[in-house]
Amino acid sequence: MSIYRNAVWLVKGLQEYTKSGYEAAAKHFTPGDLDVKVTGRSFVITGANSGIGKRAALEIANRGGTVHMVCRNKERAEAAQKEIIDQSENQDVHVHILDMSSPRQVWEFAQNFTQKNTVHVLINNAGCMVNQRELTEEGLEKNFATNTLGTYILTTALIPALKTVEHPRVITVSSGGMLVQKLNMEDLQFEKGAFDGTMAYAQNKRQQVILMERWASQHKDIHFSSMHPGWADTPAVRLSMPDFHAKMQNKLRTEAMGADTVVWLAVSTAAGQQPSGLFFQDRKAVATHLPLAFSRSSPQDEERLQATLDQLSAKFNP
Ligand SMILES: NC(=O)c1ccc[n+]([C@@H]2O[C@H](COP(=O)([O-])OP(=O)(O)OC[C@H]3O[C@@H](n4cnc5c(N)ncnc54)[C@H](O)[C@@H]3O)[C@@H](O)[C@H]2O)c1
Repeated sequence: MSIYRNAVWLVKGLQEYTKSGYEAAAKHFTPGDLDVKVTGRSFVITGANSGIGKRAALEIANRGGTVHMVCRNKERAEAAQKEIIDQSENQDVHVHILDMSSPRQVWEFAQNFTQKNTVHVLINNAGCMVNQRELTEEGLEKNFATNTLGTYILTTALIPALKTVEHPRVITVSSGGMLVQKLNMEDLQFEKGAFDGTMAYAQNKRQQVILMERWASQHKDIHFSSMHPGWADTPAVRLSMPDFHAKMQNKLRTEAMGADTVVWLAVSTAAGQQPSGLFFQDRKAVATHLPLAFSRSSPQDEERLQATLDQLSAKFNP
């Protein structure tokens, strides 16, 4: 962790990631980018029962898209599904139950899903910041299992299906927090030293951005993007970062503001015309490194990340 990186990031965040940062950026949005109908297109959204994912699901349902909500908890998912159907008057909203931290379940879900359904757009939104080092049933560190390995397996498993449709897209909700981290291939599951959940999360989010860049260069027929939603007032922020939430409460974005760029990347023509593999904030491609932060990783390490995830995920492929 670098004190310089954290300080520069905080100053940037206070200017750009807040509600006022969104309002300033929104003055430059192209009106009409989101005036589209996406009837006939199918959107898989993980973590769609809450916060940014739920708002994105509603916006997509409002525009006529078929929404597949991929959620861990059946009751919460069905309650959110009902709300989305009631508000959008779009019946084409479906619930699938999946714990993204279980690699075995993620493989099985993808296999079953593609047998019965089509996917045009995958939105990797589910994410967590677990502040104590916790292991999943399969013995994996929880943040890594959910944010990195879960995203890796779901995307890998859906790529063949995405390649069969027109204009496929993959969007990963990463975080500006990743700017404080350089890829660390030596300790993917945070076994060394004192555990810091915020830094584990930021490392996972860095890995997501690198994966999207790599996939973009490997699969030219799919449009990949990662993005930062800004600092939005959601259950995740309230639960995992209570001090930050208390201090920033009046400055945080609404869930709709946090979801805006997710929706723009998922439905707009303008987003599809951007190069694949970029990192977005407020509908604009932005740098993936802070100035002078020395957070760039070597191509060898990035290749190793993908190869390591490939090997690890294969162990759980039934
Ligand atoms: N809110 C912010 O300020 C902010 C900032 C940067 C990035 N993000 C990212 O935005 C995304 C959405 O988060 P949010 O802020 O809307 O919070 P949220 O808590 O409202 O939503 C997170 C969703 O992920 C789901 N999820 C977590 N672990 C899961 C698992 N193992 N299996 C299935 N689903 C799981 C949760 O159930 C929930 O639906 C996350 O990836 C988060 O890291 C949020």
